[in-house]
Amino acid sequence: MAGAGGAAARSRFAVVGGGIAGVTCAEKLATEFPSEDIFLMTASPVIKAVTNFKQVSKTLEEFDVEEQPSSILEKRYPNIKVIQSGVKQLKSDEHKIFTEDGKEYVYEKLCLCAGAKPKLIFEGNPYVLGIRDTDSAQAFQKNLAQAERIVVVGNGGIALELVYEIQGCEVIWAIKDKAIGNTFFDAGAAEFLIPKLTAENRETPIECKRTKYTVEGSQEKERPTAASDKLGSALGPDWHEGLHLKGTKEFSHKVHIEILCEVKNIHLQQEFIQLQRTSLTFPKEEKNVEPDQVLWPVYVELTNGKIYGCDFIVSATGVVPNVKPFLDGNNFAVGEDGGLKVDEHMHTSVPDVYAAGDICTAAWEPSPVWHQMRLWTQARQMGWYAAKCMAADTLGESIEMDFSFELFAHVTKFFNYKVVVLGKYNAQGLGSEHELMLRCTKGQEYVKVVMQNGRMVGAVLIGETDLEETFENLILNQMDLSAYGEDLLNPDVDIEDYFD
Ligand SMILES: Cc1cc2nc3c(=O)[nH]c(=O)nc-3n(C[C@H](O)[C@H](O)[C@H](O)COP(=O)(O)OP(=O)(O)OC[C@H]3O[C@@H](n4cnc5c(N)ncnc54)[C@H](O)[C@@H]3O)c2cc1C
Ligand SMILES: NC(=O)C1=CN([C@@H]2O[C@H](COP(=O)(O)OP(=O)(O)OC[C@H]3O[C@@H](n4cnc5c(N)ncnc54)[C@H](OP(=O)(O)O)[C@@H]3O)[C@@H](O)[C@H]2O)C=CC1
Repeated sequence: MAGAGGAAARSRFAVVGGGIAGVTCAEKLATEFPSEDIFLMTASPVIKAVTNFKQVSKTLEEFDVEEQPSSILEKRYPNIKVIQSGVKQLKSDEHKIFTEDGKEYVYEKLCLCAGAKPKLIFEGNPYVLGIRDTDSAQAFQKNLAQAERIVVVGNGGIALELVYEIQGCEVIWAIKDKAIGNTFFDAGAAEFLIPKLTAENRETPIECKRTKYTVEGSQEKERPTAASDKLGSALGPDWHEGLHLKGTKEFSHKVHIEILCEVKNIHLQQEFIQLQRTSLTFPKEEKNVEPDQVLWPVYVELTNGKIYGCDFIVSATGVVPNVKPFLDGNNFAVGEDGGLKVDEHMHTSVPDVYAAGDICTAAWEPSPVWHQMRLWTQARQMGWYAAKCMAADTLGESIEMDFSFELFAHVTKFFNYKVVVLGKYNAQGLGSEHELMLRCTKGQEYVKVVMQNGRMVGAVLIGETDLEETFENLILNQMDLSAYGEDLLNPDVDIEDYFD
């Protein structure tokens, strides 16, 4: 196609990234322009395809994410040409892309969907692991198979999933906040969930139909195996179901939570012993919940003064968009979170370059009940909409913002509960100008709505509440609900009859 030193291959449309955003964007472009070749450049040997897509309600969607060889995508869309090589450099002023394998490509319009990578604490420390793609999940599983105790840092999606799933290994969970799950819940929801985490007998998790990863754990305890530094796509739904997340111990689950703290320092065993001997200010004992005499490979010093020995540390502390080094030298406007700023047409600040998914930062004036979160639903929606915008610009047509950006809507599962979050579910950005209404049945459901001026602006629904569609409508149509008062959440009132 394009030889080193030879003529560059040309295409009207190029997409970088074989994750959900990039693949969805390429598929949509391929459909819109069946006679054009679409270049899809990706650093990973497999692509991520959305399958079994289901529109649950106006804005809620569910789907599976399948890892597939790129040949399957090319078979489904014969005009998609997958180029399996990392992009080394973009020269946007020349509309050129240079790949790791020494080839170059010329585009008219480009969509960047290179995703993000874990934002690790103490990056470079071999005992600190992040989880992002199949490689890093397998590295984690392998290390866990030899572990007796690990420290999990962070209070978002990955930490919530891990602390619930890990068996046979003590977990010290260090969080900055007072309550668990700060990115999804408030303290009330956290309190509702905690008994599920600490329950002696957990229900058996639902078996996953798709076994995805199987890795044999080695017997020797050594320095943690790091994942390769290849840039893979982020994992898909149920990523942990096929993994055997088990440590060396016989007990089922043992989680200890340390609140209101961060990691101050990480000491290797020798350094820890040395510090204990020589430093007058360093704590003389490992201040553990159950002090013990075990020597651990590594010690985590928390800002609350406690020190925990462990086998390794999982840093589940968010992500940072993949913009370096391949975008260096271009003049992209970047958001505070490091993402490429995009306007309401997914256009970056650089001509003819669009971006979608985890790599981008939504910089348009959003609907009052939508905000960006780096999730696969948004990666899919952005990839699809970016392709529509590229097509409209090419054809000189105008295009309206896609409906999916009207309302933030996410459905997921934590601690085996169905969790739906809608709109400003945590009163994000509302200051004190809001009221909360709650309904909670221990062990069964937790319903919280956020009201502003008598109108619903957000909701958290945990359990099988069956309220998502009604609440979605109420948030979208901004009906004045003042007259209903507390009846809004009265379980004896069939609320759907009121509003449907
Ligand atoms: C463990 C885990 C669990 C998650 N669970 C959920 C969940 O339950 N629900 C949810 O909604 N979201 C979840 N997410 C988030 C979700 O997976 C991501 O938001 C989404 O997949 C991002 O898709 P993307 O296409 O933007 O990026 P990615 O999937 O990261 O894809 C980026 C692609 O770009 C390629 N690439 C990178 N750099 C280059 C380069 N220089 N040249 C060429 N190619 C390059 C990579 O190889 C990859 O193919 C989870 C994430 C993780 C890590
Ligand atoms: N079921 C789902 O929907 C899931 C979604 N995901 C998505 O995958 C991506 C990666 O997940 P994850 O890594 O959990 O990221 P998240 O952004 O969800 O959470 C990161 C957490 O780490 C905290 N944090 C950040 N820096 C530090 C630090 N230095 N020390 C201690 N804590 C810190 C954050 O606190 P603060 O917010 O205060 O900065 C936050 O609690 C996210 O986009 C997430 O939404 C992942 C798993 C499941």
